[in-house]
Amino acid sequence: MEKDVILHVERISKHFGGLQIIKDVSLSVRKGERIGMIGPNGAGKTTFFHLLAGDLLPTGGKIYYKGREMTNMPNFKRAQEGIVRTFQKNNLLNELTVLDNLLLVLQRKRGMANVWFKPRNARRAPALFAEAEHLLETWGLKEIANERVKTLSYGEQRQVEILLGIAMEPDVLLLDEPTAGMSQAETTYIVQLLHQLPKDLTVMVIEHDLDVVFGLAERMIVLYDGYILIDGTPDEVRGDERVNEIYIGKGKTVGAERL
Ligand SMILES: Nc1ncnc2c1ncn2[C@@H]1O[C@H](COP(=O)(O)OP(=O)(O)OP(=O)(O)O)[C@@H](O)[C@H]1O
Repeated sequence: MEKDVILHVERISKHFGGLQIIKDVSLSVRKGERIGMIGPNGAGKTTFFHLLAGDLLPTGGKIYYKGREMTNMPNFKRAQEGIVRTFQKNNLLNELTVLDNLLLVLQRKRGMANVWFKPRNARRAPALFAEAEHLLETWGLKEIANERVKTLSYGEQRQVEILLGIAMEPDVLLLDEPTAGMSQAETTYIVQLLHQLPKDLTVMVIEHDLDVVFGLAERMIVLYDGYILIDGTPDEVRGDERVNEIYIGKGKTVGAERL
């Protein structure tokens, strides 16, 4: 395995009953890479992220992280080790404020797991609050810090969810359709946010908005029917006849529209 490879997937497969959804996928990801994953609905993209994050275990194959096998490591352990994902749907505590959601993540990161369900108060944990405020300021969400999550717009909730992912200080961040259901302004915010992420953070993003994903990724993977159709530069993917067939076959053009 090459030295700067952070994640290595070897002939991984996933069956649901008799259906093979992921078919012998192999992949090496280098530290700091920005990878876009596209493909038609049902191609297996989210399932593939479930396998990387440990939310599902593969039927066959192996996954290595930082040179160590972690094929069967549970999801919470992978998150602790630095593989963090966001979901297509919000995964926040809706009754709590943005600040409290963030405090809980920071508590967990610092190993304060015994009180994970109850945010600490500022007097007892000033360093925790300082970190939360710094994050909210840096990522432009200070104004909504004291709003309950359930009162936020869908787009704002997705922004908060990404902030919580960043707060975990991951080494690998898996983003599943970060701009889905967002307004143009919210999409622009997310794109700016993703451009500001630390350069050594490895980011994989599933995204149906091709303008967004081609703008972010330096490497593109097209998943089709459970296997990798092409893994190359954005230009290679744009120019690939098979990819264009899949997209044009649906009346769309690669690089210009949503899938
Ligand atoms: N738990 C499950 N049991 C059975 N089939 C499943 C399960 N999870 C996913 N599938 C099937 O696996 C296929 C791939 O689903 P997946 O969500 O990974 O695709 P996707 O590429 O992310 O699609 P989309 O772009 O629509 O989100 C689909 O046909 C889906 O119905």
